[in-house]
Amino acid sequence: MPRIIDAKVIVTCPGRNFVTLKIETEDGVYGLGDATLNGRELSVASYLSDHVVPLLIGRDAHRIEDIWQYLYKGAYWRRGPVTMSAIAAVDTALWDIKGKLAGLPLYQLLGGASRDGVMVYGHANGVSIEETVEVARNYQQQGYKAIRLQCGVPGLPSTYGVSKDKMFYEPADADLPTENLWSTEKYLRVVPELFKAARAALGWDVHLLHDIHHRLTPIEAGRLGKDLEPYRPFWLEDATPAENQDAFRLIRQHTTTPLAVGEIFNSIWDAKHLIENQLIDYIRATVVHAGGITHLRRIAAHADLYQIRTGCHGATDLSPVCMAAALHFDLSVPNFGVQEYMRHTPETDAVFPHAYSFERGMMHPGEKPGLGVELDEVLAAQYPYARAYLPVNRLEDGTMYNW
Ligand SMILES: O=C(O)C(=O)C[C@H](O)[C@H](O)CO
Ligand SMILES: [Mg+2]
Repeated sequence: MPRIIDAKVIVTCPGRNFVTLKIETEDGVYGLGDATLNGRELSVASYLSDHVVPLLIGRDAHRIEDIWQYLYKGAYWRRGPVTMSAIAAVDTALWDIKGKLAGLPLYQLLGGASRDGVMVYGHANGVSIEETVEVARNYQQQGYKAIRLQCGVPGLPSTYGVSKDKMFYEPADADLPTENLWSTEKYLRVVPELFKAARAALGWDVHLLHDIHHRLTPIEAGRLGKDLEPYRPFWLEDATPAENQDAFRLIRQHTTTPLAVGEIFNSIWDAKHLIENQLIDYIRATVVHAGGITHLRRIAAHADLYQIRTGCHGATDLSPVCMAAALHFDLSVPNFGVQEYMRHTPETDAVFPHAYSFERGMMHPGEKPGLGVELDEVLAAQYPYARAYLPVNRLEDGTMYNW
């Protein structure tokens, strides 16, 4: 059996922080798993190195399911982003090892390809509607078949999803959290105008998406969904905070615009009610924050029973290790919908050389055994951890709000 002889946590900051678990077996094969939790990175690094690594030494790396159950049930304290990101890192690294030992790319172990490639969506953003549409046109020219639109809100100095750099959006932007201002009224005025202008400029042969980022009440989201119906959005994401899963019922009662949710979900229990009641159309849970490939497959299989498709989170704070794992999952899962793709910076790509590729709006994980991602540890060591937080949000009267 491939006995685990070592595991270590590597924290590196090639432009942003990443936490990676590397598991080594006695026959010299190693696997990588992403454990990055934006703004709370070191908590997962500690969970892994202080509490999980000692439990791995001597185990059979082939027993992925048993190790998953051991870490989940054995901790007694279940779920939550820190625990589930740590379990995900172990799970991903073990799948990487299994693929390398089999000499097969991971997607082959997951049942083989269900499609030729993975449709991804890129992020078009700008301070104004005009700028956003211009950037979207550029994405369309690069062959993107799906584009997320986010624009500045007149009267608000900054907002979620709008950055100076059009390819490498990084939300964790400061040593301490920056404070943003929010006005629902101003926002609700601009988004339908953005979609109207985008359809006029880009036509109908491209999917258009939008992320509300948890900022509306259910009835406000219902209104926005209805206002956007003429422009046929692919989805509205994170319309309202999802702790109360029934909130989505109210949105559904008012609009046929498809709903996506789940980038902050950690387990099937966060999504169960939404799925079984068909309150959403796309589930955004992804490998690193939802318990790894093993658990994400379980969520997707449950969603498939209700014709709900996947739409994995893929922001820049998910490392190339997670991106590769997501692409193997996407290529194989029957109920795939779309994959988010935000390009990493050249510094990040140099630290994590990878086999996955992008061509005309489609991605493929490549044919290297396992995940097809490496970690250049010498280069990684040149980028020490740098504290960075996600912003916070306040209403114009100073009330703390959802970011
Ligand atoms: O990519 C998205 O849809 C996001 O909402 C990005 C998140 O804000 C980001 O990953 C938080 O770390
Ligand atoms: Mg989002």
